[in-house]
Amino acid sequence: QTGTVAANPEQYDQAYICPVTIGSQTLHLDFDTGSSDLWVFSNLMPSSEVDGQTEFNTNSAGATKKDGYTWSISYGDGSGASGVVYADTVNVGGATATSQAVEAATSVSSEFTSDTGSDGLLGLAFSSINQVKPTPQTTFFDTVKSSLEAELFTADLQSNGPGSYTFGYIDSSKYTGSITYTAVDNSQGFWGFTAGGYTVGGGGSNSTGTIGSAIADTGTSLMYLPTAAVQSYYSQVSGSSYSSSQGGYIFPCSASLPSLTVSIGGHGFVVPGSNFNYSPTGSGNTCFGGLQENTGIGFTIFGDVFLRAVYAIFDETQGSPRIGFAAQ
Ligand SMILES: Cc1cc(CN)n(C)n1
Repeated sequence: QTGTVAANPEQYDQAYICPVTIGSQTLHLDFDTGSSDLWVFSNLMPSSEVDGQTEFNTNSAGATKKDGYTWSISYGDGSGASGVVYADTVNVGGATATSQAVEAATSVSSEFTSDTGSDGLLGLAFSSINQVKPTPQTTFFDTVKSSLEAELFTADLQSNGPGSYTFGYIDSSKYTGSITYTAVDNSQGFWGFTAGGYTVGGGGSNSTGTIGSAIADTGTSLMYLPTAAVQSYYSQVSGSSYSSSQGGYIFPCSASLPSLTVSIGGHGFVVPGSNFNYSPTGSGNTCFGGLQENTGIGFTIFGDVFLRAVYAIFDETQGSPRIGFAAQ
């Protein structure tokens, strides 16, 4: 089987939300290659924590409670959720898992309550970091992958308009040129890979260092690189500065933003300058940069700002996982 589902950006491309059918309900979930739990708003939550989201009905006929199973998760941005576990049929664009662990929230943090466009998350990292106790559950991809035409999924994220995820096949209309594959280190449960040198702006190679280990994370909005690369980038953005009040680099919204070329698997991938204007700060006609330092996080994240510039293939067809990137 295969699946194809639209990936709809929230405001400022903050996250990408996809329709998922669970039993007879359709919920809109944030697909996240940086985590491994499929969790949903549910009827078990206090109404004070729900602001229009669709709630998974744990009393529906097809939902089977997994007694004694619980989960609790926290994300890099400080948000979190917790609850209990059911099994139900989950269909993503035609790819169907007949018995998928559906983690029904009993409580969510305020970040999720106020994210009115999302009814929960669908994790696409490795099942080794699933947070269900006493027994970790498989991700949707792990549950269905043996039944897919090919054991892979792809992400085509667009700015300000629908992109798509596919399961089981590569859509050759979504990219140009060839796909460059590189090995994945999933020892931390992520789609980890090694990135090489970088060049700011089109003019020749002005990179002085290499980026190193990184993860591909569709659930993270921005691109977080080592300080040296970030400082090198903003040195080319007139009027830019680090704002402690905003918590990152900002610049005049009218600033001209250079592209950033990153070498992966020996191929240079160009992130256009426009990708680095993330959102207005709300003061002084300054804008918040889509490229920020990884110092607060501890590792480098190629989030949506990067992934919008490429077609990404998350591939387990070779036995060992690999990730592919192609220009689009
Ligand atoms: C909810 C959520 C997901 C992620 C990335 N994996 N973050 C940072 N926050």
